[in-house]
Amino acid sequence: MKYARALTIAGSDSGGGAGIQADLKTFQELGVFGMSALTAVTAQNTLGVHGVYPMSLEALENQIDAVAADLPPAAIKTGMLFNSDMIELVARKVKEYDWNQVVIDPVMVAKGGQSLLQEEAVEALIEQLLPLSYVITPNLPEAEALVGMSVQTIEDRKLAAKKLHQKGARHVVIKGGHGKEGDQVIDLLFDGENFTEFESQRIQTKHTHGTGCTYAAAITAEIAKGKSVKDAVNTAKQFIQAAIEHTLEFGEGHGPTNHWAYNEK
Ligand SMILES: Nc1ncnc2c1ncn2[C@@H]1O[C@H](COP(=O)(O)OP(=O)(O)OP(=O)(O)O)[C@@H](O)[C@H]1O
Ligand SMILES: Cc1ncc(CO)c(N)n1
Repeated sequence: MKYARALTIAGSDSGGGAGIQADLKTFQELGVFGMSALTAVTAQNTLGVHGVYPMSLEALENQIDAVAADLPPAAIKTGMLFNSDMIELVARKVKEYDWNQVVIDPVMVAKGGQSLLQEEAVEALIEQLLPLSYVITPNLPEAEALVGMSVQTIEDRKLAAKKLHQKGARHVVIKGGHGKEGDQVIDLLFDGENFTEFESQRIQTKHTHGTGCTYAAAITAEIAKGKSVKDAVNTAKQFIQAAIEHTLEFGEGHGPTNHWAYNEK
């Protein structure tokens, strides 16, 4: 097959920089056929989230079933899952279809601070979805919420990664975008045995809307193509670095990243 297929289960960002839109653009740029199951529609731009409109459970289930029945994906990504009922449904579907290349981006809050996951749902995420993940990609605040400890230093991150692995995640990538390393951004991969650090120059910009979605989507695309997790994270790191560096300067607030940049550089 010339093109692998990947499915994103996530929310729509009307502003086009995060969510389903970021995922599909990233899949396309990395040569993977993208498919989607929407959990919620958000009214969103670079200034913030202006409204959240969840889909019904029936609508979410029907989208997943339609894709699974006719277009089975090589890899799955989850983003905004909104509430515990949706998490339970997605976990049930992952088991039903025996999907084992599942990348979970445990989206909790948007850059502007608005909640994209109800607080009561964090437990469901830990109990039901995390054990089904091939890769989980928390940022630092998400890692703190998932393991219940402060996650700042590299040593904290290593301990948090071990705890998430113990809870059932096959690979853990702790993203360093919110870290305080000064000039560097360090993402940490743990595969259950070894740690690998992916380091890059921190770019001084406010245009980082959707970095997490784009990064996890790039990991998913590479896994769909049959790459190892380590190679997938390496490519994703280069993809996101290019996307942040070659800024688009769109909007009055936190603008989107440049999904073309990786292929144009
Ligand atoms: N200023 C920056 N310069 C370079 N790389 C960055 C910067 N900010 C984030 N990154 C990279 O972007 C990716 C996403 O990291 P981050 O921790 O920002 O995720 P996130 O908080 O989930 O993003 P978002 O909530 O905006 O979707 C990581 O690979 C991280 O290293
Ligand atoms: C729909 C959606 N998903 C994820 C994020 C996190 O960046 C966002 N801002 N919007």
